Amino acid sequence: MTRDNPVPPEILTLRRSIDNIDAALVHLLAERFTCTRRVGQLKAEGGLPAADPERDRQQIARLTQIADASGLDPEFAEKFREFIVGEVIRHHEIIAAEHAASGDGPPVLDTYS
Ligand SMILES: C=C(O[C@@H]1C=C(C(=O)O)C=C[C@H]1O)C(=O)O
Repeated sequence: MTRDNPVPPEILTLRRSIDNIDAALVHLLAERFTCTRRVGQLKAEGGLPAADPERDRQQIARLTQIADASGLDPEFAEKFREFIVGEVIRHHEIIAAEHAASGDGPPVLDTYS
């Protein structure tokens, strides 16, 4: 803003709340990725695929209702979920590759032995 157009005080007040909300979102995402990384490790140990479409369908239905009820655009909510889950799947694929390379993975069915 310029000297002739100072930032209105209410914007400054709102920005303090926005900063708090952004910090909470970062903390929540960090906690969420800690949980999903552990899911990835358990999936790798159990030979389960990274993606779980049925779980995705359940989450989409649940979060669409929550978005509707809370005044958040459901289409935005789904784009946000897809963005996060896409990163989770990327983590899971890395974890699975590292697990396979470590030799600790479940025995690979060798159809030629
Ligand atoms: C975390 C999991 O793996 C994937 C990621 C999900 C998520 O981030 O919510 C949900 C389902 C899976 O596509 C899971 O299967 O629970």
